[in-house]
Amino acid sequence: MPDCVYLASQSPRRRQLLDQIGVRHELLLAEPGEDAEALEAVRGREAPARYVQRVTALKLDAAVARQRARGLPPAPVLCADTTVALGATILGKPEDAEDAGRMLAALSGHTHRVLTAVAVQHGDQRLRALSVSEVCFDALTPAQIAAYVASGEPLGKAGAYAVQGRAQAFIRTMRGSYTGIMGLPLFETAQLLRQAGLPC
Ligand SMILES: Cc1cn([C@H]2C[C@H](O)[C@@H](COP(=O)(O)OP(=O)(O)OP(=O)(O)O)O2)c(=O)[nH]c1=O
Repeated sequence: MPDCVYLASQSPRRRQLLDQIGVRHELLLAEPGEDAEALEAVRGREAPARYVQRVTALKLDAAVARQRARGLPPAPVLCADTTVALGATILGKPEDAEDAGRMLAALSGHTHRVLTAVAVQHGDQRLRALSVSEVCFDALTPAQIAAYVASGEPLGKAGAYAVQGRAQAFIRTMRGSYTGIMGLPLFETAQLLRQAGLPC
């Protein structure tokens, strides 16, 4: 029975969340030359749920190939991807401060969805889950947006905000999974890891 999982993610939130449920993990990160961002390109008018699950599958394919290429032990491999959807529009991680400001202006005063897909490879078996949450943002003033962007928090976060950070002050209501919004839905993740034979 495996007692450890490979986490193929550079997101500090995902590490922290796995720690929170006591899952032992080792990082399985891309080589410096590997272009991880290229996996996240959106294809035309792809629906957000389809997009986030496709990207997660690509991340997992790359991680499993890395595990084999490095001759690592056959422990389960875990990947996830988070995206924000405003209607049919996909908002990934902002490219820069200006892009972050545009995303926050678009989210202001509206309800959006946060989708996180999780996938685990265990031998030949691939286990998958999708968490979908709804977040309603207050109407933000340009000054609030500018101050939040200047804090640096939006960078590296889908939709340019962090539920676990200062953005809590903008959120009127939330429905779904707090940890899913943060990047790794712990209920669904624990279910998948149990199916893969891990104690959690
Ligand atoms: C909406 C939201 C996202 N996020 C983060 C979680 C993810 O790190 C990031 C979404 O980008 P992802 O592409 O899902 O993940 P990543 O590039 O950070 O890491 P990797 O692909 O290596 O696994 O946004 C928050 O931290 N809080 C939030 O409230």
